[in-house]
Amino acid sequence: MKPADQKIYLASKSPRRRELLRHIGIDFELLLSEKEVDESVLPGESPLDYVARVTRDKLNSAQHTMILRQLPHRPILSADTTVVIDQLILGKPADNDEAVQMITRLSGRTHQVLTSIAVGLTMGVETEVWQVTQQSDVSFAELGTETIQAYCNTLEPYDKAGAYGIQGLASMFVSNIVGSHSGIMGLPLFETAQLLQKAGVRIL
Ligand SMILES: Cc1cn([C@H]2C[C@H](O)[C@@H](COP(=O)(O)OP(=O)(O)OP(=O)(O)O)O2)c(=O)[nH]c1=O
Repeated sequence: MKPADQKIYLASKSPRRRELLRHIGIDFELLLSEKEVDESVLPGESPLDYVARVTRDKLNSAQHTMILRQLPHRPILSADTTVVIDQLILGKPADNDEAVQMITRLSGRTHQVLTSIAVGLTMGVETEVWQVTQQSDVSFAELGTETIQAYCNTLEPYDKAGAYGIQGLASMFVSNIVGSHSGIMGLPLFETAQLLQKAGVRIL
């Protein structure tokens, strides 16, 4: 594989997104904004609208930082991942109790993982944005309370939407997936490559 001939900015502090982006040979630099995006759900907002809006806010915030710091203009990639079950949006658990509640809810059932990605390209005063939201269905086996507690006593749930990581110990809870493994981990690579190519980034 030839390396991409154009560097991009990755507007994400997620180590998984970094690792995944490397899989498709993208040359990138991290662009972290000083200002955290407000990830609270607005009243009446659907999960799809929520994940798309937060992704757009992350992109806007990174664009603002690029302009403010007078950095060279490059395509910027942002993403947001959320887990949805019973119409509820599960973000990152705040503590052990919340992690246990989340995994208990997921046990023995199928839930959705939504990952929205956005690529923005600023040229002069114009910014073009390409965005897509990828959905996967993930089925968990029935889990005993001891297993749930033991899992929540590890560090794995705490920086992840829905309190689990499919790339780690929780892989043994997942009986089936329909969708994108990389999407569940936080960056759907098929869709990411498509958007980056639309923004003029050469990948192969
Ligand atoms: C469901 C699931 C989520 N996750 C992670 C991916 C994301 O890092 C995290 C969801 O949180 P996000 O808010 O999407 O991302 P983040 O806060 O980690 O990073 P940033 O906002 O700076 O881009 O959950 C996994 O690693 N494995 C999984 O199986």
